[in-house]
Amino acid sequence: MNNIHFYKYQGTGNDFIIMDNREGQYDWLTDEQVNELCDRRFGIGADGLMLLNKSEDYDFAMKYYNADGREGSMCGNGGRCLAAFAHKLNIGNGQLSFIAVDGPHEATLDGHNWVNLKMQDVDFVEEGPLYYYLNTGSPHFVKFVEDVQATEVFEEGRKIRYNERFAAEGTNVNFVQPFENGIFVRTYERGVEDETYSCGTGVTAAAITFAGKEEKEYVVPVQTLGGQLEVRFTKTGERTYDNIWLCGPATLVFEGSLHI
Ligand SMILES: N[C@H](CCC[C@H](N)C(=O)O)C(=O)O
Repeated sequence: MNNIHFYKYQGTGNDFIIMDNREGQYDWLTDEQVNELCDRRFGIGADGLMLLNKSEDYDFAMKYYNADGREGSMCGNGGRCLAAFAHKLNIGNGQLSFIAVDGPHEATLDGHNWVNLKMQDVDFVEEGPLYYYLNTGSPHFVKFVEDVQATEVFEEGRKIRYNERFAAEGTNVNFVQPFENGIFVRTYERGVEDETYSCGTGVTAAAITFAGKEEKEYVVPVQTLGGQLEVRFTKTGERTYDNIWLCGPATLVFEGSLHI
């Protein structure tokens, strides 16, 4: 039996189990155990699990697993939650730098539970007749729809995720509708294989495709099922974007211990 002390965080309803692994005390965790811990009936329940690891060159290193137990690509809401957790551990001084699977990130904490997270630059956006496809740390298919509330996100998202092009590697699928002065985004997440309440890298991808032609700075308010986020970025060329920030709440829900 191994003892686990965990923290449960959520960022706009995208929820995560987090463990402080700076001493490597959870290095024994298997993919199967991650999957069981993330199960909403037999486990703690979460969309993903993260380890806060030690890093030589950064304040910490982020290791992210999807709920299916497999190591995922970058997770935007997860990154924001992990930054909030690092702050709780007195790492950094409201300013953090960390390394994730897609490269280095900076994060700043604003007030009690607001985290701004810098994402990797985007240097290409594939544009099809009815879709966009881009990588914001994770791969995202983006489709604008007329009524996002009425969209069958699970069925429609699943069809795209398992189509001929994406079946092997998978993709996340975002359905987007212009909303107030920004967008409303609903996401089918690979690795969870279901709709989640919010997906940070997906919201970032959707906001980028919503930008106009003009090369300038954009601020896009985003509504998700789990709350509001904001994406800021600079469009630097026809398909290139930098200084991308994903901003929103990240909250500790509870902590606990268990034996597995
Ligand atoms: N929920 C995450 C995305 C996780 C990425 C994962 N679904 C994958 O592509 O492996 C986010 O907030 O960005």
